Amino acid sequence: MSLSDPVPPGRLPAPQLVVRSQPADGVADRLMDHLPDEGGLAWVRRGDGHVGWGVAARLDVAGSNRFAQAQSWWQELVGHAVIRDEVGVPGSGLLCFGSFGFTDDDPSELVVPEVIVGRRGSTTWVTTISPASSLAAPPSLTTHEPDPVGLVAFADGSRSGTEWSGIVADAVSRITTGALDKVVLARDLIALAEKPIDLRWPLRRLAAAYPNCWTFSVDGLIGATPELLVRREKGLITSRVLAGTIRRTGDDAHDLALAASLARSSKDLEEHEYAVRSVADALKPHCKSMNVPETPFVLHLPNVMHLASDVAGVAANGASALGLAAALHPSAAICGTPTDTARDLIGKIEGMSRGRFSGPVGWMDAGGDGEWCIALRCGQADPADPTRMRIFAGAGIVAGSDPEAELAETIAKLVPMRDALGD
Ligand SMILES: C=C(O[C@H]1C=CC=C(C(=O)O)[C@@H]1O)C(=O)O
Repeated sequence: MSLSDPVPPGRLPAPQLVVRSQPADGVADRLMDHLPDEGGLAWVRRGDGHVGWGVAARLDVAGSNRFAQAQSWWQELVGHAVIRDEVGVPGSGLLCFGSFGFTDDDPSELVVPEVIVGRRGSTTWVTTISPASSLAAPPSLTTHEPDPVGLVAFADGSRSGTEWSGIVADAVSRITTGALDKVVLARDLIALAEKPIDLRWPLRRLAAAYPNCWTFSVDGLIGATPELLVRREKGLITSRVLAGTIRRTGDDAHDLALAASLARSSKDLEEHEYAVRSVADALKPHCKSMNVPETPFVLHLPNVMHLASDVAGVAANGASALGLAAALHPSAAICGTPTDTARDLIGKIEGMSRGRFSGPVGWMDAGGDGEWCIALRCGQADPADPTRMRIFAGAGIVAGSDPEAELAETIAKLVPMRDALGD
């Protein structure tokens, strides 16, 4: 799919927008400090990124052609927009935030905010986006303090830990019989807060504790993910593939020894290889040349370490960042190998709806450049009860998996959201 593909029938109309990006002083060190109490959008890594609020345009979409529909809607919106970008860096000008469901049936959306505040290195800017009929002036930038969420309790979600281990054991026996090579199984917990959860509270803590992750907020889905599904920037395509995990202990010397054992673990290397292969195969048709590392490195995060491979390529066609994300989803880092068998097995035995967890989350600009990560280490606010949030974690299961060790791995992967909510 590219920006020049025809618009499929059934697309939703996109409004005509006027967009202006201007350099701005007074942007806070923490972009998220500008977020208002509701409806904030965020994409921040190492202090750079953009936050937005208000809704200038929005697409809600589901179904097997959701990526194509979203692409067409965006293409039409871009085609009608009048854009004056006085900043000219990735992220300035017109952009949308988006989040896609793991399955075809889960809800997906693109949101174009009314205001975006951005930073890239020493460049800071504000973008205003308004209907052609009512031009908006740049807002005066204010900062806000989030409200603490009070005490938080965590309860089993769709399955208890013991039940989930049983599901993993079932998956291992299916893998052993040769039905499939790998499946990624997830579980959820329910966070119950004393007060309504001000999403800026966990967001700020995630960004501070996990600066090397992408901290995001899109329509009630918040998290800090370490996995870049795809970035397209000026003809360069990159992806950070993660699979294979070990918990950190907090003792640096011990963690270094654990990192070395992770790098040698045949179970984790196998799990990782499936994920790298799925990404390389999906990107190949879109790249003129590609670099796929032969050996992963160990990515150190505060709670876990992962086997990681940075895949890079030169774009061979006009496929947008979203088009590439569509080609990559669901990668074997969150689904399995073979893809269809793993996806069917997840639907059959996982016992919960993932919603937008493990789907692509990110942003895209008017030229189709952008970043889409995999929504991991995240939580979904409950629209019916603001004191509740579902938090998620999964683990890649291969023939050598031990159900208890996989359960422990999910516990470690839940730490960022638990800590951010104040556990
Ligand atoms: C499915 C998750 O992690 C994926 C990404 C990195 C490592 C993974 C693993 O080692 O199993 C998973 O493939 C999750 O964090 O919920």
